Amino acid sequence: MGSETTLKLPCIDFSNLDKHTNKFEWDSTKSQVHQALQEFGCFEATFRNIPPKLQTSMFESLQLLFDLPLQTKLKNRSSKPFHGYVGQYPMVPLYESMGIEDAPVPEKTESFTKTLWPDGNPKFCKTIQEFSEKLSKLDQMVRMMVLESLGLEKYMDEHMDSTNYLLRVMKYKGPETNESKLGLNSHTDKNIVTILHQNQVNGLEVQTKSGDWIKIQPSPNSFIVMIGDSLYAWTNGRLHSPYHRVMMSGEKARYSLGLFSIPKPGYVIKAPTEIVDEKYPLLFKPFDHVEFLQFYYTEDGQRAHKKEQRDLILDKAMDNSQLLLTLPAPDQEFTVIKEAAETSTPPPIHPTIAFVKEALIAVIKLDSPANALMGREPDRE
Ligand SMILES: O=C(O)CCC(=O)C(=O)O
Ligand SMILES: [Fe+2]
Repeated sequence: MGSETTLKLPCIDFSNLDKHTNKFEWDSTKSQVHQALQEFGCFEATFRNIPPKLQTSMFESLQLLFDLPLQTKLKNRSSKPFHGYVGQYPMVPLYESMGIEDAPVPEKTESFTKTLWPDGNPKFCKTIQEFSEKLSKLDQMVRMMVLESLGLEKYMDEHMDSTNYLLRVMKYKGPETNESKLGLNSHTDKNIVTILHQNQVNGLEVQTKSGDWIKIQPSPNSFIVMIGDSLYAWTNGRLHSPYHRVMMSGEKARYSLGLFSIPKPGYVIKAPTEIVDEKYPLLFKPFDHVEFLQFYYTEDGQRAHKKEQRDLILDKAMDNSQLLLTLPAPDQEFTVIKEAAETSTPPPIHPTIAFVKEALIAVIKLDSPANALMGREPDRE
């Protein structure tokens, strides 16, 4: 486990795909998507709906953005964890990121732009908005295909309405050595679907279920589509949400962006009854994603995360019994979480919203699986 291989992610073509005009092609793409997401939780999508000129403007805009003085970048704030400016972390010194909430909505991009450029920057604003809006179509197609593949069409409107978009833009400095340096720690995303895109500097790595790391080498037209933990939970574990990280070498800076579809506050993530049965018992208790994130970034959440990882290892070594992870819903589990928190030291705060899966808080063995969130495969880091 943990070796690096020449494995490749499946590559799926979304160019000119239209459900209504070419049903055959839609269905065939849908089945490739479903298979890739079950096996890898991730695939490379060729998506030509974003003209090359817009792509070039996007990366110019990112450079402009990250070249702003730190004082200006710090104006990118949000009440939600890791939706604003993140950087200057000793643990991941190469990494810096900013967040634009609801980037496909023109008023939101305008207000983001105004915060950083009070006199306006129409070109930047238009680029970010248009790019996000066009890319959101890929997110929507993938999610439609997922629901259709699982026979959950009746939830389509509810599911599509249950999320907002966050555009996160990232810069990774080149470490100026040929040695591989950590750009972003290994993590799973916590949202529904993530779509990643980069300039021509590679660095993203995705872990397979068997623990091998795939080095992603996307073509300029491709986008990496990835499942987050909320969709993993909503599909009752039918789709995989993969660990991934960024490793950097050389001199060149890597610019990347991620369009994250994120459950709205107040929306309860609960696997539909159609995909819960004796063979597939409920894996996760219904939860509110935002409350979950907010708990995770408290001191208790961070401590419990650490404790959970230790217990996973310990538990695996001791016996092979099923691991059950709990969400901070019922009081009983909060007690466990609190106990866990009191007995461990806090890990450093991590600069991404991505670490919440590990925070599925405390590892405990419960008698009734129906009463708990069943844990991820314990051999994953
Ligand atoms: O920069 C990348 O390609 C990956 C970023 C990422 O995984 C994240 O922001 O969650
Ligand atoms: Fe991620």
